[in-house]
Amino acid sequence: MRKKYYNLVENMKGKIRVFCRIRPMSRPEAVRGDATIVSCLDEYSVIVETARGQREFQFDRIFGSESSQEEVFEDTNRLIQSAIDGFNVCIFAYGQTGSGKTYTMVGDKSMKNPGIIPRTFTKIFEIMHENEAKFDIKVSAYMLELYNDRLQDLFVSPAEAFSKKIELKKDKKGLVFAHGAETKDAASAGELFALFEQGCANRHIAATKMNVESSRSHLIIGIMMESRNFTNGTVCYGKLSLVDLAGSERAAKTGAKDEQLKEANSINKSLSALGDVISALSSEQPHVPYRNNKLTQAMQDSLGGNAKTLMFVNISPSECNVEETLTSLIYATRVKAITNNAQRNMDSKEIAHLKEVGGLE
Ligand SMILES: Nc1ncnc2c1ncn2[C@@H]1O[C@H](COP(=O)(O)OP(=O)(O)OP(=O)(O)O)[C@@H](O)[C@H]1O
Repeated sequence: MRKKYYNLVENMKGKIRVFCRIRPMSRPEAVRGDATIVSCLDEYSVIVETARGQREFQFDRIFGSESSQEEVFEDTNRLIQSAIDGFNVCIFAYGQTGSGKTYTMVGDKSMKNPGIIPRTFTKIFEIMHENEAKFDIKVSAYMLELYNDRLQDLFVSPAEAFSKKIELKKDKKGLVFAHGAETKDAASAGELFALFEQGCANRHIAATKMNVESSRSHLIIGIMMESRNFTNGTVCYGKLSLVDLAGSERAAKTGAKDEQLKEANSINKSLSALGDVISALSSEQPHVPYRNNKLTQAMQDSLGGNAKTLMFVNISPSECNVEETLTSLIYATRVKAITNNAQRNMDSKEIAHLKEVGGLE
């Protein structure tokens, strides 16, 4: 009951929700005998033991190391209905390298434990089939990688992607689109998953060619959903952005040099630009510096204004990561303070018809 009303109130407030997920100890950490310094006090509070005593942080939900992918998705999947209903929805994962971002968003390597992205694909089409008597829903997607301040289209081969220039633009509704990148239609969850796998393979080839790890780049997937109501002719345009951010650790700790340093600087720049946008939104400043970085430009329609946003802050339980864990939790606390004003993107029957016949662009 308490949870139900909590969710209801949070939805009405429309603020950015932040979920914290603690991964289990890794084998090397366990073998080394690292102490566990992170614990959940309850569903909403996490405690970190530091050299200067305990620090407590509160989020919209805490998932402990034993939480399953099903449980995590259970609390996420209402947002997918919102995107179909015409809201802009963004789900993104933030945290240091190895903290479980990819596990949460994509799943494990063997895909025995799929994460939010593949589960979302299935859910979109489940909702579509449940409503096929009432709505006609069209799904299309783009998939981009942001590496060293350069956007790459993951739906084409790396060779082709390298010669293309992608620019982020906004359409009349304020929805971000990637000009110069492929947008592909998908008629089933299987088709969407095949596109995603192709994108991951292209990402892997590009990363191997350049001798970089794919976790040093940001992955951005945009899924557009257009749903037409058969009864009254209204059309809703929703967008779901799924973002797996690059690792947030600072360059100093990893001892980065040259190319790695450029990479780390670019990651730091984009994550701090994201922090600046978040800060401007949370203090309700009139100017929000979205244009300072390609990451914030890409996420512009998903942060603030007309959006429902869910951030995962992924953390390690081990004492050896205490500094990064604290930094991530402090960053996530800032995010929690933002209030969005989520509104549906909807056209009346008449406007939708005009657009269809080319009378409005
Ligand atoms: N909740 C979890 N349950 C089981 N294993 C997990 C969990 N979270 C992470 N792992 C495992 O921990 C390792 C690191 O996780 P993952 O690759 O997701 O981290 P990451 O934050 O995405 O790192 P990177 O920034 O390098 O991509 C992986 O082997 C992953 O399978």
